[in-house]
Amino acid sequence: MTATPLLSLLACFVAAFAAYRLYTAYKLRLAAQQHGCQSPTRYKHKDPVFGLDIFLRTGDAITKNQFLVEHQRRYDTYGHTFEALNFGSRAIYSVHPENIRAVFSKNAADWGVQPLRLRNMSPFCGMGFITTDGSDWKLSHDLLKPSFHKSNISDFGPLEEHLRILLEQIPKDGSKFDLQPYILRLVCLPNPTYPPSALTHALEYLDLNTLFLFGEPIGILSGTPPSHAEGFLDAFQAGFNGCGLRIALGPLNLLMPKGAWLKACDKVHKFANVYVDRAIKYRNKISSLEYSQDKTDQRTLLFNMAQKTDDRTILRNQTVQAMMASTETTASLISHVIRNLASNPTICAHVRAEVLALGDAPLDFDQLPRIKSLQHVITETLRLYPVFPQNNRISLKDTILPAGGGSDGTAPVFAPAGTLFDTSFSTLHRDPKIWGPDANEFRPSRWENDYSPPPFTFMPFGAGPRQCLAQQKATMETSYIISRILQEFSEIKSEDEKPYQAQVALTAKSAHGCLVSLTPAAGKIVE
Ligand code: HEM
Repeated sequence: MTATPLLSLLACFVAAFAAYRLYTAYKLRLAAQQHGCQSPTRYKHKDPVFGLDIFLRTGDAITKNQFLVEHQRRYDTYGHTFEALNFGSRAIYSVHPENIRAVFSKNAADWGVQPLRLRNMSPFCGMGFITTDGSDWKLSHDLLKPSFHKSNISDFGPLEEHLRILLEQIPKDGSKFDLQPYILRLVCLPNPTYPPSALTHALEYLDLNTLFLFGEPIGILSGTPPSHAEGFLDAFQAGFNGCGLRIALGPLNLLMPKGAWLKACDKVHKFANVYVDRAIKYRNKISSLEYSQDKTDQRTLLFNMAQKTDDRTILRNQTVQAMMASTETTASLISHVIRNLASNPTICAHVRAEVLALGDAPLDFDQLPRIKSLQHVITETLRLYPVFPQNNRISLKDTILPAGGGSDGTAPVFAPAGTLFDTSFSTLHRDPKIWGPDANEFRPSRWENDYSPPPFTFMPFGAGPRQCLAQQKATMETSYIISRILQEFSEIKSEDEKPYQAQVALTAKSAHGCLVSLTPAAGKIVE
């Protein structure tokens, strides 16, 4: 292209952008008149046109494990609600509970994720509960929901089997080691970048995840992974990371090469299709009369979905998205709980005493919630270290946020279609106005006497229609694993001398792991 057409194209782009900005400003003024809306405090950009400075600052904070600190700093500077530019469009950042209520619950239909996610993630995981809104989202939600029924998630047998492998592998001579990679391997898809020692049995851990998703452990029973699983872990991670990067880069992702990413997506599809085809075959073999959630081979997420559809693409997309939702989520929670117990010996001893008081009988689904001190530790961990520390939505139509406008932040704020709403659960969960002067302290006793915080101030599993379907599964598995570790070890000692830092990708985990040393209890299996 020669210089003149290029300049004309640029001029057209600038003119269109200026017109868009004028139109938005006009709509904002009109709404202010009609609904008493006012603008929130403005972020002081160095780049007042596209706001690329905030994008670069965020990127820098992520690489330095300072993402959560950076967000906290912005809210400390600008207050609970402020507006900023997101690649030239308007974004509203807010941790005001009334705004969170409006976006995630009361006016949830006005807000969505599809414009943010579908185009950027589609080659990896297509349309599903993570990438769509409205009736497409509802279809996915209804397909998935039955799999999280109590009858599907209350058998701890497979978890115990895998936990025993973990207990056999970890050092038990009181030496310092990082427990986090072991936990990540236990309950989720392991990341191929973890240390080789933690990956020796990667496919064993994949077993536990695939057991819930596909109904088939791949690798551990046969000892050798089937050929379709080869290279899958790397492909899954590359595909998943590619989605995150494309979303983070916004319109700039058009400059990103796609070849390797698309190849990784293809590998993941081939892997998932093997299980999808099996589920469809099995579904066709049994009559609906024989279908029962109590039968082990019919209890899986994929088989449950195959009861309702035999569309291969739908089944594959939902399965890949379920794998994404379960990657590093429960594991991050367990690892943070152990870190907190290790750094608080008195609390740890108290929880251990309550666990041991239950005796030697196997722990079951109804008994675990009754270990109150453990539940308080888990809840307090989710408050201070939310697995998803940040979330966002985009307005699908012109709508109003109830708070954050004007000099005192109490006026409503107009959010025209296309406004990004971004919130930080980690900031919300540490707000001294909500949690008191010790908001930053780990104090599980704050949850005693069935304490319940004000609505929309505690959001570890989200809220409203898109709230996590696996909340019970995740908290029960965490309760089980922690209780078993406390049965097996009389002391969990923290060996971490550095202050906590969160490593944030989609989820947050401890940047320097979970450094502990363990003292085995007398007469236990790990001896
Ligand atoms: C401690 C572990 C977990 C935490 C803290 C967590 C948190 C969340 C949050 C915050 C959301 C809402 C997302 C949004 O509003 O945009 C969500 C949704 C969801 N999570 Fe989880 N999650 C966890 C584990 C899991 C696991 C293991 C699965 C298993 C597949 C899972 C499946 C889902 C599903 C299906 C949804 C979407 C529900 C819908 O849109 O209908 N989660 N989760």
